[in-house]
Amino acid sequence: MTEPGTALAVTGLGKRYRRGWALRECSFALPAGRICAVVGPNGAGKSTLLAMAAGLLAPSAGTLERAAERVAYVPQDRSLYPRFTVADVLRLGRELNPAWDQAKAEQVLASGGFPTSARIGSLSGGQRTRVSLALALGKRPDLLLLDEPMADLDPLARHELMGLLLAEAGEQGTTVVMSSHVIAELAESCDFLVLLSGGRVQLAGDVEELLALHRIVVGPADAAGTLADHLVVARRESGRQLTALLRTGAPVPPPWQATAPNLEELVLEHLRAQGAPPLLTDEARVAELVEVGG
Ligand SMILES: Nc1ncnc2c1ncn2[C@@H]1O[C@H](COP(=O)(O)OP(=O)(O)OP(=O)(O)O)[C@@H](O)[C@H]1O
Repeated sequence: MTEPGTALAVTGLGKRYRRGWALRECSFALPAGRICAVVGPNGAGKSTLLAMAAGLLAPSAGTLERAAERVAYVPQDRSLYPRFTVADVLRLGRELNPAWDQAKAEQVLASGGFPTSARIGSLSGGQRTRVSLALALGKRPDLLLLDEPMADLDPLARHELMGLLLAEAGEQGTTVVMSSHVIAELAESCDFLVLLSGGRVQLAGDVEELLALHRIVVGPADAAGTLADHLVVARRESGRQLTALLRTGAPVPPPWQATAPNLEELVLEHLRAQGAPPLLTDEARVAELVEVGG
């Protein structure tokens, strides 16, 4: 059982494929009702984590507990039967899900520009994504797992479907976990971040809290020694100028010009960094089990 208010509790989670570990010793908690971005480079283990959260892949180590009863999962390959028509997919959704919301599913499909008589195999990648999202939202899930949901959608469809998804999540209190490489897009929609790198959790927690724990500083490279009191996550020199991401809540005095990073800067610098210690905010830590003696 997860703690009350926790949607996902991941403890020491690992997944080993034949070639080695895809995920290793991952631990974090995701509070219910949050919109969580899962980011990381290719091969970091994002899809593996989502498939385990969906219950479709068994962990090789550790545990993943989820509170949700109704889970919807949109995998990266969308996994819809090509011979089915869109109407068949909706009918299956209705038959298999007691809480099925036909109006919601139809709303997602409405501006897709294809008839429900169309076969899945005849649809474009973006159109298939729309059908997958219609099926997922029609289930009225408590937990919605989306693997790169916007990757093959055109900009208008992204805007429309992301808006719909967020409105629905806000109304229903749905917890959403979505992987993506488009950080700028995630910044507008997500309030929780899990950054994976090399199969491990590098950052996890509330986005605003994580941003507030970091500073971007710009200054003369020959003053680098004065940054010694701070944890330097990543640094870049261009000519005589040094730009660095610091993990610090303390003010950084001149000659450094310090600003708060945005989500893209925070993620990019951590991906460049390789070797910064992992950081989890308090609410992203899995509650320790306290044994009551007796
Ligand atoms: N079915 C599988 N069999 C063997 N290895 C796998 C399998 N699925 C994933 N892997 C490996 O596990 C690692 C993590 O893959 P995963 O697909 O989870 O990464 P990802 O972060 O989603 O990547 P991307 O951003 O490219 O989608 C990779 O090294 C990949 O090669």
